[in-house]
Amino acid sequence: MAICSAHTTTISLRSPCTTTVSNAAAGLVQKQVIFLTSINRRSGSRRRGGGVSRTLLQVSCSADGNKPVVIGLAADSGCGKSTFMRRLTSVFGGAAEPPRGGNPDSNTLISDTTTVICLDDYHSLDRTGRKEKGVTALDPRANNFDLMYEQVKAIKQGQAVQKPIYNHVTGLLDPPELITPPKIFVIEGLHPMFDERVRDLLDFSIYLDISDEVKFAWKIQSVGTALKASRPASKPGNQISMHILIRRSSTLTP
Ligand SMILES: Nc1ncnc2c1ncn2[C@@H]1O[C@H](COP(=O)(O)OP(=O)(O)OP(=O)(O)O)[C@@H](O)[C@H]1O
Ligand SMILES: O=C(CO)[C@H](O)[C@H](O)COP(=O)(O)O
Repeated sequence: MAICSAHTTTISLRSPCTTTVSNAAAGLVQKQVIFLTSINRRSGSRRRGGGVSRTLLQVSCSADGNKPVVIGLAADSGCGKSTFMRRLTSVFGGAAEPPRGGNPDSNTLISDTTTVICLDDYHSLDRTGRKEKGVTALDPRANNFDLMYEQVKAIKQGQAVQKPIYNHVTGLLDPPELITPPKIFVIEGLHPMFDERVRDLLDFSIYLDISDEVKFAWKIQSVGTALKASRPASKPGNQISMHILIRRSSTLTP
């Protein structure tokens, strides 16, 4: 059994509080990792006794043993998976970067604790192949779920794998890259939950449920940003909120 919770709480620095996350109600004994980050905010006037308050984001993950925790992040193309993962990995610790010295078109991000792989790398058909067969990348027939399952299972068991790379620049499948087991392993893409065998390996599942209206706005914005690459586009910030469904999985045996 694995449990994940994430919440924010605003505290005054003058009266710090301790938040305890307990799973006692569920009657579980587990190892638990708690990640904390803080954002300083100025609240009210200093003269009126206001000052700096701190918003703590607490993310608590637990699973059994020393095996990597496996998180599945699903969303349609352009729905903010990469953006969300960059923010989440920074909460988990350290900036996420592509593998050093590897393929410059790698889709993988690695930070101190976390490795994020993109499930586009398990496309079984390249761009031309999909065109010839008349299927999109969303079609299960365009994806190699057997290999996805074998490799996610191997990582979870602490074994390194040679994962293929789908090159979004060329539309071809590139030679594989080495992925070693991290503390937290994230698989993000169109179908982390489609195949039952892969789904059963997930400790936590996240679905970014983005309305069509927002999705199209982001897509237009990202295409516009790419077109204006020579002129930095202004970031819209976080005005648009994401509706995130976090499902608790019970796939690990206690
Ligand atoms: N929370 C957000 N608020 C505003 N814009 C966002 C947010 N999340 C993502 N975007 C914008 O939406 C666009 C797509 O985001 P992103 O590249 O993270 O999606 P993706 O799901 O990883 O895409 P793909 O499937 O094509 O790899 C980008 O322009 C990004 O800046
Ligand atoms: O992002 C995607 C899915 O997550 C792409 O739609 C899919 O991988 C095909 O890529 P491309 O259009 O570069 O051939």
